[in-house]
Amino acid sequence: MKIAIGSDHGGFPLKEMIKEHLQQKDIEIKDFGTDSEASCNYADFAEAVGEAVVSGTYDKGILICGTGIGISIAANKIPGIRCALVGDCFSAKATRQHNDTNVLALGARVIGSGLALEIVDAWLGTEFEGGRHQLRIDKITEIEKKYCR
Ligand SMILES: O=C(CO)[C@H](O)[C@H](O)COP(=O)(O)O
Repeated sequence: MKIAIGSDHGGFPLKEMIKEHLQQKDIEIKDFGTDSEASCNYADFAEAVGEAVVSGTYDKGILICGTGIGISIAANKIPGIRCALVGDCFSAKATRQHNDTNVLALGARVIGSGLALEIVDAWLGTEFEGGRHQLRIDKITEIEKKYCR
């Protein structure tokens, strides 16, 4: 599995922890920045990671900002990206099983690093269930086709 990761300054320390955590599991990870705690703009990293996932170059993406909100809003503007802001392990699993999310967003100023790593593991380790959930995702895709030009 190939993972694209990115954050703004608010998410930078947690991004570094997640990278180390996944590298220890021999998961291939590409860091799209940022590379310090200097102030920057979360939309730039949401776009870079979202593009890497929607193009098929990377299987999934992980995005982190202070709340996880801005970076998830920005990622979800890219057609084909289904990004969920997650703060608990139940939702991490459910959003893979039901929503087939391809990008996970985390709020580094909201949750602790221990929980964040558990959420990452739960999200990466859970498969999409298909069936009735695919029909619902198809409806999301129809909305994208209608409004994204
Ligand atoms: O959470 C965020 C967006 O949703 C950002 O990380 C946050 O807005 C950055 O704030 P500041 O520039 O004050 O560090």
